[in-house]
Amino acid sequence: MIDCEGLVKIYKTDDLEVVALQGLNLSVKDGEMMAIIGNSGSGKSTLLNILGGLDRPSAGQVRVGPWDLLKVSDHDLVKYKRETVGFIWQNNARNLLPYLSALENVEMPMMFNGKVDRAYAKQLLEWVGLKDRMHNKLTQLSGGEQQRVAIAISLSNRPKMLLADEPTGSVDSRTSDIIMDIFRKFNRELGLTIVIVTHDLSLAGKVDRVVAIRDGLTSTEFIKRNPNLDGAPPLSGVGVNDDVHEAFVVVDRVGRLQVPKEYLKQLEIGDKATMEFDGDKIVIRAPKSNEGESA
Ligand SMILES: Nc1ncnc2c1ncn2[C@@H]1O[C@H](COP(=O)(O)OP(=O)(O)OP(=O)(O)O)[C@@H](O)[C@H]1O
Repeated sequence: MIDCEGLVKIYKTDDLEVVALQGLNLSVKDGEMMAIIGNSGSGKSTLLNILGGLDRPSAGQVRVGPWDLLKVSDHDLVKYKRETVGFIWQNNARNLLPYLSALENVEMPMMFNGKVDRAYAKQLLEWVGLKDRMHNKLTQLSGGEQQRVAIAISLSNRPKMLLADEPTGSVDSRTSDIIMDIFRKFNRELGLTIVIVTHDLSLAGKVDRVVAIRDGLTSTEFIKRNPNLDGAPPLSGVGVNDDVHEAFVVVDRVGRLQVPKEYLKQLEIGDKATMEFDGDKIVIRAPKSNEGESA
């Protein structure tokens, strides 16, 4: 479904260039539900905005289904956004119309697309658990319920892919669980491909695969040992739970991999290291000359 190779995004301001993505590789299969994690500023939102057609890549390859997002015309990009992508943000309430009912809010984008399908709008609200609240005005719904309306809206144009940027960022943990269960239902029953960007490691147990981004590059992948096991225990500490996920370092197509900065720091490795292959493993060490320096 998604194939990014060597994806680069450079933001240029008057006197500054920020390289937000530095040649990122990422593949997401059709029907996969995965999360992208990373520290603030690592490039997660930039990636999601490019995948959603809200921002243009600077270089590299980025394909979603049959669409080439580097080459697509502005006119076709509008079509892409309408037909392929559903988007959810942390604060969706700002995009909802408070004086309309939940149902009217879901029908609004359908109206812009020229065809209101009331039965489907009701079905969506039922799927997100708001069957009994669909005629309530938005102001009468809680923040978590409004977020569920936003999820229904994001699916109103029957997209193939759902992109969610911190979808549980402003709700409590119970609502966060409800939202993740709704995503899982849509993923299983509609075959929707779902990409979730988050800081929140506790979401990781609820997805099949977690890709960590560091400095605009994919660095590590965590793949669920048993994809049928949802609701795994929350992740402890800063790491992803080893019982639930197996961790892999990402090796790109030309054989490059990213060594975590903490490891390099601990071994006092600067811009060079030695590498040895001893038959069944590869050992990376600080160069011998470093030993003299630190002695
Ligand atoms: N419109 C912009 N103009 C200039 N620089 C930008 C712009 N958008 C993002 N950046 C920079 O690009 C880098 C990546 O930002 P991005 O928002 O993608 O990170 P993030 O991982 O989503 O962070 P957060 O978790 O804080 O939202 C940052 O250094 C950011 O300052």
